[in-house]
Amino acid sequence: MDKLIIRGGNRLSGTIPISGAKNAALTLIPCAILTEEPLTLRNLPRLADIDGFQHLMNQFGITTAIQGTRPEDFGRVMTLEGTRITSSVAPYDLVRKMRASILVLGPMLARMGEATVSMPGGCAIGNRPIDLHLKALEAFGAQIELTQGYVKAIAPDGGLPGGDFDFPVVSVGATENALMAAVLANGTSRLFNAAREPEIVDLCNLLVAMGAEIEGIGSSDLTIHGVKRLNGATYKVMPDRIEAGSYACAAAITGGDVRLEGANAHDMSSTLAALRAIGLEVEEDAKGVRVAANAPLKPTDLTTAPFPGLATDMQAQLMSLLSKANGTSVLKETIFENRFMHVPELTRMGADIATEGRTAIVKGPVDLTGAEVMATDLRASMSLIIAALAAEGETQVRRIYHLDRGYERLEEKLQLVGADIERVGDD
Ligand SMILES: CC(=O)N[C@H]1[C@@H](OP(=O)(O)OP(=O)(O)OC[C@H]2O[C@@H](n3ccc(=O)[nH]c3=O)[C@H](O)[C@@H]2O)O[C@H](CO)[C@@H](O)[C@@H]1O
Ligand SMILES: C=C(OP(=O)(O)O)C(=O)O
Repeated sequence: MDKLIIRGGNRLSGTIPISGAKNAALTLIPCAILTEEPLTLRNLPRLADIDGFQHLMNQFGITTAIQGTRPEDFGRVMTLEGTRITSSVAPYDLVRKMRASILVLGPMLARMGEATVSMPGGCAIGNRPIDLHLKALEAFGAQIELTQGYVKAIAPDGGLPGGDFDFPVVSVGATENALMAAVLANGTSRLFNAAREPEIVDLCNLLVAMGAEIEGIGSSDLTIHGVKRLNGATYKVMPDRIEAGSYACAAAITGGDVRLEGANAHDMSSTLAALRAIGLEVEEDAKGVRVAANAPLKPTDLTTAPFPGLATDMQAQLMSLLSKANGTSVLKETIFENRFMHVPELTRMGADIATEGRTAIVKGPVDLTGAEVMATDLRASMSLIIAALAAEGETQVRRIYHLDRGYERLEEKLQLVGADIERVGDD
């Protein structure tokens, strides 16, 4: 298995191109199930999760063709064509590697009147139940059965009637599943307290381009008028706001100055507000965002929350950065119950962090030192890399398959701005 070796101390400066968003791509791809016509997605990131989803689509009988397979290409174009769906089953083997596979449940139910999807397990960041996905589909008229580790959803003869659902907790995935089911329902559906993350807006925009009728896009109350059929479309995946935020933290911890080419400042406004509070200079324009560390880092209290609040997917990276701030910061994680897995590893690198339930107290500034560390989940892995970039000496990060789920060509992008980082085969 590969590992990353990082020798800290280099100041990052220059331009990093921002890729298409993993979390948008993972909900745009299953939209191919909703139409017999070709769906072409541009700016897809080159990630293990996208490859996994491609296999899942192929398993349903959806053909996929990819352009941009040369190693030097950032972003790819994938055309998916589901003229005929030959299977409505998502087997355990494909689902277990990728939680987002549950997102095929809604569109498959809408197109085929039935869907059988293996239940995704828990993962390092928490339990991650799917009850709200199922309750929303039930509210639209589906019958749900749980058997032998699989969810089986069946629509009444003649298709889903549609209905109303009020989310007791904001859920990105359940909102996406519900939207993809409702667009082909016989009647009108309404979602209250829906997630309004930029990735949901991206999904709505694609569905509208395919002929769906959705009101309230960008708000937490959505009204979906079901249509008889959807057409194909060509659509560009939005930029990855979490990738951009991660590289901003990486530059900041080295006292650097980077331009995040293609980043969308509006989508990452809570992260940019946090970076400004920490004392960074942030400039936004139509083509990207520039982040520069020209002053000592200030301690800052941060709390994660559904959009427009601070993304939980940025918590670990900001924690590494705050270990270099002049004073004590308090970070509260309100979305996932177990998202401090990076703390013990950061502590091994010299960070002074204490956790109590969902709160972490970060005392800075500390002198970080290189160490052998283990990545536990995607963003935890990135937080270790960020710390390593500012650490004295060499850090080895193992289990980097987590990073390959979410960061397209990570080491190349960091090398572009002067980081000393390389991927080597593990011994
Ligand atoms: C592929 C993708 O887009 N992943 C993102 C998505 O994950 P995902 O869609 O899995 O996260 P959710 O928004 O659903 O989870 C939010 C909270 O709701 C709870 N919950 C969720 C569903 C459910 O049926 N029941 C329930 O109780 C979860 O345990 C969690 O506490 O949003 C998260 C929150 O912004 C991000 O961290 C993930 O990167
Ligand atoms: C938790 C994340 O992703 P996923 O939902 O795919 O596990 C993430 O992107 O940080």
